[in-house]
Amino acid sequence: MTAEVKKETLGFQTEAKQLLHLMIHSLYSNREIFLRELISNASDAIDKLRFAALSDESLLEGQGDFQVQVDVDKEANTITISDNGIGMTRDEVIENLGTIAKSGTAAFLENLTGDQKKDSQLIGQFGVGFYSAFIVAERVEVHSRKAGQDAASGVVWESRGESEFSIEGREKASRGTSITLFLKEEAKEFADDFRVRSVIKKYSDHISVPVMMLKPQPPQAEGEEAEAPVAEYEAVNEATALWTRPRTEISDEEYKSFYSHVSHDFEEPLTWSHNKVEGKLEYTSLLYLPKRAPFDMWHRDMTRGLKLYVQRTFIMDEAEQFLPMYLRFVKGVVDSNDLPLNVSREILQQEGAVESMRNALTKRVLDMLSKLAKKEGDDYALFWKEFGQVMKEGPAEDFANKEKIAKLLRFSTTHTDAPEQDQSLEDYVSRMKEGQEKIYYVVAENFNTAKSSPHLEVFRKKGIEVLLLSDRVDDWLMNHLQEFDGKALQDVARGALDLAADSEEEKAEQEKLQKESEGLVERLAKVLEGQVEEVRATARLTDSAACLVVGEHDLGAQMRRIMEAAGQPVPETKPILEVNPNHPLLQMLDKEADEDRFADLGSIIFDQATLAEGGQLNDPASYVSRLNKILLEMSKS
Ligand SMILES: Nc1ncnc2c1ncn2[C@@H]1O[C@H](COP(=O)(O)OP(=O)(O)OP(=O)(O)O)[C@@H](O)[C@H]1O
Repeated sequence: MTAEVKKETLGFQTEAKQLLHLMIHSLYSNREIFLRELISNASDAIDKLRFAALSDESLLEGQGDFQVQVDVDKEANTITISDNGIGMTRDEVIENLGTIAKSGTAAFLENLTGDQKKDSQLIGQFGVGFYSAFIVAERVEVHSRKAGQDAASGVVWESRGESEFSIEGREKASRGTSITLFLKEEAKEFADDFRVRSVIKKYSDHISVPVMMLKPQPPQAEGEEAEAPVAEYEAVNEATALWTRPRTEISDEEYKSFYSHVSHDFEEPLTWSHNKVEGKLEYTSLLYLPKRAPFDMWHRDMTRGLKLYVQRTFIMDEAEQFLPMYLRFVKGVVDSNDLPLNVSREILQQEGAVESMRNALTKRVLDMLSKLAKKEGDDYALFWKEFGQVMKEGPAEDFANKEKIAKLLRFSTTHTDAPEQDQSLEDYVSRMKEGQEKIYYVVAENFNTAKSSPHLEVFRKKGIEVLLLSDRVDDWLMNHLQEFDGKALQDVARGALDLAADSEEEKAEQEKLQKESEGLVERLAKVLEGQVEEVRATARLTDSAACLVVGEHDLGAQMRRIMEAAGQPVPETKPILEVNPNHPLLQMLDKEADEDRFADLGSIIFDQATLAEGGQLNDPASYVSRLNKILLEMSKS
């Protein structure tokens, strides 16, 4: 035991140190949240013990009245938050309070700007947790003892929130954790009973365990003999799990503060949906949409999923099985009456009830989103900006809800020509031209390349709208979506152009064009042999000389670039070069008798078509020297 008793000083992990520093400086203006965080942790610790006791009742040590206790001491300028939850061993204390185990911490810290306002929002998404104690405390002492272990295994962790903490053994008779904050002079308001009560009411009403404070003593009437005060505690919060209460009795404020408990998000939620389901399956769900994407949304191991309760007993955090991947940003609680209390992650994967709940909850979220999309104001735009790219994964993952998800998608289109993705497919369909059967789109590396793609020229001329796609996931999305409202989605850079809207007259003109340019096309095909699949004359261009088209079943240019960048093998296919015989450059080319010059010009036109779609040249140096040669010849003549 002596090793345990000895006081030892250890350094914080670098990330923990950085975070501590940031926390103290950026959250000062909202410092009362430390109480919410510590009570939230205490309540989580109680939930964990309640769960562990299901299989080992002895952990309760005969004391099953769970509570959090808050004591203030004005004279000593301290506030103490104690719980009779699971507690921590010495190793756990070091692990939990000295390091930050969250995935993506380093990436998060790299994102910091030094701008206090922005950083405080970021840290809010990261989750402030235990360290928020240092916003108001100059010193923090944590006394903990793990449930089921003896009093002698108690341990004290202490720190000034600078670079190190100390740890030593100290007996603790009762299980759980007690955290004492030695308040900074300017934070002494948190040693005041009245102030602390109001903060608890504000943030912790919904916590399902009672938060107890000493009952205020009635004022002594004059002349009365002062009796020794009896220490009596009373619950300050409502102490019923919020989701078990009827919707009509819960205020928006309560919903919002419960959100910060389940999500550790500093900001308010965008919206929520609270439902009690009865019948074959019985469960309650309370689902929230956050306002901002979490910093780790693109990390493989981001924390996701709902808090799972079975008959009001907490079972686990991050139960991922209740929602698909593309809805990984949804936070909340699901409380089931059908699952066994001893349910584990493995069992969840096999339970039929879970599958049905997952389907129902997915629909619930999609409905919540359609409602949000129909609502006045820019909430949906805000949602789309943060989570649009994740929603675009939906049609591939969730075939059954493809049509529903498709309605929720938003795009940039030639209708607005603006980069904001704010047009729905329904909007597009309502604007379709008479006789137009397909929904057209162009995919490019970025918005500007998409917007000025040569492929759009004929569409612009005819006033046919085209979706402008430039997110990495777009090609993938279109491959899975394939159609909307019975209308096929057509990549304008793929296959032969067939605009059903063309008139007979136009068709005849195109045929004439083809005939007249046969010789030119043949000569070009010879020059570019091995580089292109085919050369053909096109009517899709008005201003540009040429463009590249991919075969009907070949990989799109954007998908090809993404796969190449990821080091994946890409099938060898060659593009089709389509030329505009009416363009002065091609007319000049047609008249060119010098075969060498023809070859140079032909190659330049092909290379330029590659550049215009955002592609890279195979041999840029040759392109430059050919172009320079021609420029010099021009200057001589
Ligand atoms: N009162 C407590 N009793 C038992 N363990 C606790 C207590 N407070 C904190 N811990 C442990 O310390 C860990 C770190 O706490 P901290 O509040 O910093 O992060 P968190 O709760 O995991 O997440 P967040 O930062 O999002 O709040 C917790 O995960 C928990 O294991």
